Amino acid sequence: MGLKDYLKTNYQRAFLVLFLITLTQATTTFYTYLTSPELNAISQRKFALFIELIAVQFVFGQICNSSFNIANVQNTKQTQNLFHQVRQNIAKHYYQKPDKVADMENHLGNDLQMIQTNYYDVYFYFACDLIYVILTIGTLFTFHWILVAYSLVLSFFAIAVPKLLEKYTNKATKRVSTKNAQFLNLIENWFNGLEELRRYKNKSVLKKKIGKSSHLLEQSEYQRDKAMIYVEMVAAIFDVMGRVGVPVIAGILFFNHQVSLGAILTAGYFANGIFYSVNSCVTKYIQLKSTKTLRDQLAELQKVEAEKKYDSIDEIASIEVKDLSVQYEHGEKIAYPNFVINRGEKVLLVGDSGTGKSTLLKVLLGQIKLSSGEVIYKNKNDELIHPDFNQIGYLAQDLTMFDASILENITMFNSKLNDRVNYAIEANAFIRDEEKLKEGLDTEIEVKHNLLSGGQQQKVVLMRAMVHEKPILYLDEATSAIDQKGATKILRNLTQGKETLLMIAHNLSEEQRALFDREIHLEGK
Ligand SMILES: Nc1ncnc2c1ncn2[C@@H]1O[C@H](COP(=O)(O)OP(=O)(O)OP(=O)(O)O)[C@@H](O)[C@H]1O
Repeated sequence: MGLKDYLKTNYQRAFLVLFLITLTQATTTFYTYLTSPELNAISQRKFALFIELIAVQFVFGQICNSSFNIANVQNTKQTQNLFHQVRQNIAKHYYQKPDKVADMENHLGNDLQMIQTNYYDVYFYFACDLIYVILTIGTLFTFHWILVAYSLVLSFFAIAVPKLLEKYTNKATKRVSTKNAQFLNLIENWFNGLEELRRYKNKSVLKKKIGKSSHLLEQSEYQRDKAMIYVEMVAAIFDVMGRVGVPVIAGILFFNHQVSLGAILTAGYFANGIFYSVNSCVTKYIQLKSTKTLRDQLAELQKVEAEKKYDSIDEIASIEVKDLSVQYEHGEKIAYPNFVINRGEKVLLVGDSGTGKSTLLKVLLGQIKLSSGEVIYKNKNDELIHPDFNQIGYLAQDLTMFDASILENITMFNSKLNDRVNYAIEANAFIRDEEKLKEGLDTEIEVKHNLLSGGQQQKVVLMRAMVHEKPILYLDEATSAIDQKGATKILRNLTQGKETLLMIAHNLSEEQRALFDREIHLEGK
């Protein structure tokens, strides 16, 4: 993420901003330059000429004001357009590669804000200052080359020395972002368990954890500001040398009859302008560079991976698990028996708690790395295939519902599937639930208000899988909160369909178990 992206957002607008900045600084330079002939006109008692020069100065002052304000507005428009694009790209990235919500919030909020204030806003003023320095040094030529040479030498030092400190400030900025992300993660983790903390009266633990992380964030902000101030102090030394030096040299040249009286004053103005701008350019340059790590990180996040080519899940004829074992980072190794599930089979996966049933479904979906063995998907010709696991129907224990109507939650916003919903309602014993809802299927669910009970939510998610006619379903305790009668009806429907079914369930009745073709038992160690 950088200047190139800014330009690419809208080339015409970017060049308009650059043109307006140049116009602003050219008129400012000319405005200041006029002070010299004005002073000469006064010393030569040419009053009419003096008034004419003042009038010209007035007009240029107005042009400078207007062009600067227009440039500023256009620059904001350009930056906001760019950020709109960046937000969309980052959201797309997290859609492809889901990760912690707090990290995404940090990138979309804090990091973008930081890049706006410390990069794009700064770039605008950096360009203003840089153009001003170039134009002013050029104008000093009209007085005497020695003034230019002196300004250039000092400008060189003002730029070169603080550049050496760049690494130091870059690191400090990155530290602020890391601490901020850690702080947000900590808040998310601890506030997710707020109910439990209240239940066990753990207020002080929460306070201590948040306090500690907040203190680290505060320290990193302080260190970053300190690093910036040191850089500014170094740049300021050259600033003072320049401001004082140029009028002194102009004075010497005047006494040697090499410049006019007006030139001493105007060169003084220019010296102030140049060194103020060089100082400000250097500080801004460091500020710009300090965002590099962060900008690179956001650029990386915006890279949308090329869509991989997968085989259709309709082709899956068998799923085989061979010599499989999984090892969580801080857990025991889970070993699985070998088995094959053929297309259309209805398999019940059972075993005591913690034997690895949910883990197995995640492995089959490619969400967890294997420690050993393999999971083999084959087509009807017994050839290896690579299906798109995202397309497999999967009902995890944590159900995902959206703030939308029940109908939209079933069809996942695809109105073409509305025709299939009535059948799914009947098959999933949802008729009586629907009757109880004021607006039936059009009732809006607000996830955080738990409008639907646990069992009703399971039915909605089962209906979702059914209307989408998924050929393979992995269900993780998908009927655990539904009453026995309803669950039996649902299981009967599920086991009579033609899809391949692998379902984890505890406490099924004999009648319910008998609906499946067979069972796979996990024994644990
Ligand atoms: N993300 C994880 N990190 C570390 N260990 C994990 C993780 N998820 C599961 N485990 C461990 O792996 C083992 C198997 O867990 P899993 O949830 O697959 O069992 P399960 O048979 O589905 O249990 P249950 O019937 O209680 O849902 C457990 O010991 C669990 O603590």
